Amino acid sequence: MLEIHQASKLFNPGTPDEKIALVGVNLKLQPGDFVTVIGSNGAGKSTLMNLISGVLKPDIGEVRIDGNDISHLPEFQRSRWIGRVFQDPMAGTAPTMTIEENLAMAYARGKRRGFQFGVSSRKRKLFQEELSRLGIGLENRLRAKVGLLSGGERQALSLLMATFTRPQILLLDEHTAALDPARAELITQLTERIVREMKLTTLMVTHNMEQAIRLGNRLIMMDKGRIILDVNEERKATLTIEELLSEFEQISGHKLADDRVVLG
Ligand SMILES: Nc1ncnc2c1ncn2[C@@H]1O[C@H](COP(=O)(O)OP(=O)(O)OP(=O)(O)O)[C@@H](O)[C@H]1O
Repeated sequence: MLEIHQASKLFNPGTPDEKIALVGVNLKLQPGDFVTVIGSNGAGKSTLMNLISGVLKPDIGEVRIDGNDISHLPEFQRSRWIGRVFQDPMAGTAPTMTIEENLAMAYARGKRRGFQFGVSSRKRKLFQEELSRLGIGLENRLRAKVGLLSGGERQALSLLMATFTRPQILLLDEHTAALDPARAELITQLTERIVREMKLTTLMVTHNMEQAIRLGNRLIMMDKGRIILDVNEERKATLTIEELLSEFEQISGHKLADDRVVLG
């Protein structure tokens, strides 16, 4: 499955703006792992996601999927294995295209050349079935422009699009953070269900400590470019937010400085 081996990333090296983003990070995910990722501001969480998805390349180190080194493959070539949902509901979908056109695009991802982008009636039926599983009525709005959907609806669609082709890895980048609490909870529930039903290997960055503990089977904590704590399922089952924060403080030597932290 996913393996990150000794990955380091420095921005603006040798300049006054030099920033250490990742330092010798090692991470190995087992198939079906659902790992939540927390950390202080600038800890390297987004950089880690960007390294996996191919937005960034490590200075040194490797990213492997199923044993293959993909560190130097561009983002578009990794998209057949990797699905990603961003914080911004605008980021994952094309607003001027309809729901079915967006789904056709997601469906075509990773398919062989010559695949038709068009929406046949067979595909439309498939899209309707998939959309109805979200339970928010989008199956009746296939020809609506995505730009007209609410933030929550767009995130639900982004989630469906990111998981349509059963990616090897699903990256969730604070994907509920921009939503109001009710919509965030809906997307969280959909996420849990999709990840469980499809047995997706998932990495989810969150600022919500309660969510970080409740979701998934493993939790990692980052600080200053390093993974400083890796909590397994057994420990996570009884972990409290207070214990998590105090553990952070003990290991890092400072309080969790996360200006967007939500305690739950
Ligand atoms: N494109 C970039 N150019 C320069 N520095 C960058 C860039 N991207 C990230 N950094 C720096 O690298 C470090 C890690 O940033 P990163 O965004 O990965 O952290 P993060 O854990 O996602 O933080 P946050 O929770 O605040 O979003 C920070 O010091 C950040 O300022």
